[in-house]
Amino acid sequence: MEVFDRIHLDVMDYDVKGRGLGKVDGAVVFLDGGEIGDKVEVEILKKKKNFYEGKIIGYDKKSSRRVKNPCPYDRCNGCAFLSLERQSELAWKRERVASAVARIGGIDTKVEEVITGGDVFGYRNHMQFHVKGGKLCLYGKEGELIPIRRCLMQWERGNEILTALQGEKWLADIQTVGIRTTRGGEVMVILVGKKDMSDRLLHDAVAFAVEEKVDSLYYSKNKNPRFHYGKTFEHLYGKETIEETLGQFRYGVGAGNFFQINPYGAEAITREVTKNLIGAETVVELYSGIGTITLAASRMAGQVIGNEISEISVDYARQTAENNGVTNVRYIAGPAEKMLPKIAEEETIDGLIVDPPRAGLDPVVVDTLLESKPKQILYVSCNPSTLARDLGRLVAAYDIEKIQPIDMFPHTASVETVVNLKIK
Ligand SMILES: C[S@@+](CC[C@H](N)C(=O)[O-])C[C@H]1O[C@@H](n2cnc3c(N)ncnc32)[C@H](O)[C@@H]1O
Repeated sequence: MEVFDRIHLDVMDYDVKGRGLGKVDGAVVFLDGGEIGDKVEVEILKKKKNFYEGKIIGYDKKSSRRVKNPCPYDRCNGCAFLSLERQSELAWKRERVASAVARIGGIDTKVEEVITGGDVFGYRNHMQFHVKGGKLCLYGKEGELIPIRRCLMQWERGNEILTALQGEKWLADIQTVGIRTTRGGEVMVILVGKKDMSDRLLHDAVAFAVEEKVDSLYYSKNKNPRFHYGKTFEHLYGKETIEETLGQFRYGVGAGNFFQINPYGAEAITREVTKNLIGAETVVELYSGIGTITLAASRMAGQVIGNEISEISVDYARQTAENNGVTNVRYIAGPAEKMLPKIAEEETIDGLIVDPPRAGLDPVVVDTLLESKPKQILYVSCNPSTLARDLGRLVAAYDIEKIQPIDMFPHTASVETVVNLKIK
């Protein structure tokens, strides 16, 4: 088969981004969309050694799993699963975890039904929009910019500001606009431009913020197109931070802070961890970020030691613990692979929580765990493949008690998992 050939195939599965997959002559064809159960006509765009890439040009039969896409921006590349019934989305997410655990980890065990944290629309509290011709846009399926007046995934207060900003003339020198919201209805706007801010722009932006009751306004100068924001943030108007609560703890969210994008999902993960955490004297959390799980675990342990590579996140976590009157947590900045062996030498670790980035656990971390053998490990993962790889090693010393997938980002292909492991 060659490029530009047209073929008919069945969509059988999704790739990790939620795009359809089919097969021809035993080779996989990566598609630009489609739902499992669709019968489609495809034009081959690329031919590689072991696979093809194709574009759907017609439907011979549409899948019975399809629902009407509630989003008017069907070319937007933001959400993979808007035309798929929720049940099928959740079933696919569970199967994604189960097949990774079986295939990569070589483990035959039960995976629980996927749970969700809260609303499946309007859950995002932070979005960035690219500005083109004064219009705030998101990227389309072919890299084009699509003006958006309202995003179904963003909280309503954010959408009000998004709509109000559309077409404002003073946005001419702005390249990106960040909108952050809280469940209490506060909103922060972060304007990003390549140059220092002019007095004129400052004047117009502040006038907008006053008019639209924006709680906090920032400017960030950024010349690097790889990042949404620059390294520094200039506070222009209103409060310096907006306030969010996760569980029983309050967080001040600043322009440059990392903060969980779906607080309902973050609470669901934290609940799953604390529900399964056996009360202990010393709990260590590796990859602790801004300390959302660490703080919740502090209620169940004599002391909690959080370890995180980012000094900024560690400073923020320390400040948040202090603001919330939590005195039994301490944070150690540095790479987990260097810090865990030191912590394990100094402390008897009863319980260990890990929430690593997509790459999963460093092999040194796994080696140290297999040697120091904490009684319990709670593994929070955002990548089923690396989770499965690490579980494949940890089962040498641990039994898997529970694998709980959590739908942190409904309508996207991503799935979080919390695994409870107990020493054999
Ligand atoms: C999935 S996030 C964890 C978020 C965290 N649960 C929170 O509430 O903020 C992964 C974290 O691992 C950190 N990280 C990445 N590499 C690391 C390493 N080698 N050692 C320690 N932390 C690391 C990242 O900076 C990030 O904060």
